[in-house]
Amino acid sequence: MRHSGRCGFLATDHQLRDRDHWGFNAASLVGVELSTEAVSLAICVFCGASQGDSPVYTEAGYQLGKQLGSRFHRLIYGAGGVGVMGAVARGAAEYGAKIVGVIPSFLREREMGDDIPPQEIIITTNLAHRKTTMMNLADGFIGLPGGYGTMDEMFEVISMSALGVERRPVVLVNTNGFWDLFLELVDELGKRRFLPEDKYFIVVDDPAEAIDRIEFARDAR
Ligand SMILES: C/C(=C\CNc1ncnc2c1ncn2[C@@H]1O[C@H](COP(=O)(O)O)[C@@H](O)[C@H]1O)CO
Repeated sequence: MRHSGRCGFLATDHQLRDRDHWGFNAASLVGVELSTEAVSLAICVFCGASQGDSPVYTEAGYQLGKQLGSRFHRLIYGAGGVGVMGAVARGAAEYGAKIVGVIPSFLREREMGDDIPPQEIIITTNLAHRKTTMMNLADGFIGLPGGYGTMDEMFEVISMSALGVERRPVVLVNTNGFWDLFLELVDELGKRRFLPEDKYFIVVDDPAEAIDRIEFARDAR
């Protein structure tokens, strides 16, 4: 755990209201101590409640969580204790990350599990409210492997970027070529002129690089 010994201050109410003051989501600073060399980001991770057919997916999730904690970032995720979600949370918790889990009440029993890492839990009324809540808290988005839920969440942030109403970075971690079919679909839709030529997301192979890209976007502001 590397959080000890950091010099810190808290954002003021004025700073919290003024997103541009920080150039990114100042809400991510609430209650967070800052080091002199690193400023915390709130990174929203969308990923599966299942573990998939290979341990590489949960391993990627764990590594992403570990990187978030090691770099003092905050994890915003779906409050799962199972599947890839659980792996991200365990990695983040083991490396000292602050975690905010957002989950609709009807999924609590099914997806939180018994050994969910310590986190601040926000209960929402439904899936749409959960997604909006997670998005409102985030400085950037990372997509790991997952199922319908993950696809829904990633399509929403990518399509909002394409509409020009979303400017925060969106990064897909292509573990084991998981996103290749999605990339083919996007290429094909582009060829048929149903999508713009520009890409509204970044694809990386490695979880650490996903965080590099979101940090880079912050530093470029
Ligand atoms: C837009 C709506 C429904 C579309 N479906 C989902 N939307 C959001 N989240 C969902 C949906 N289906 C499942 N989920 C949850 O997402 C998490 C990851 O799921 P995955 O399928 O394993 O990737 C998990 O918590 C799912 O329960 C209605 O508003």
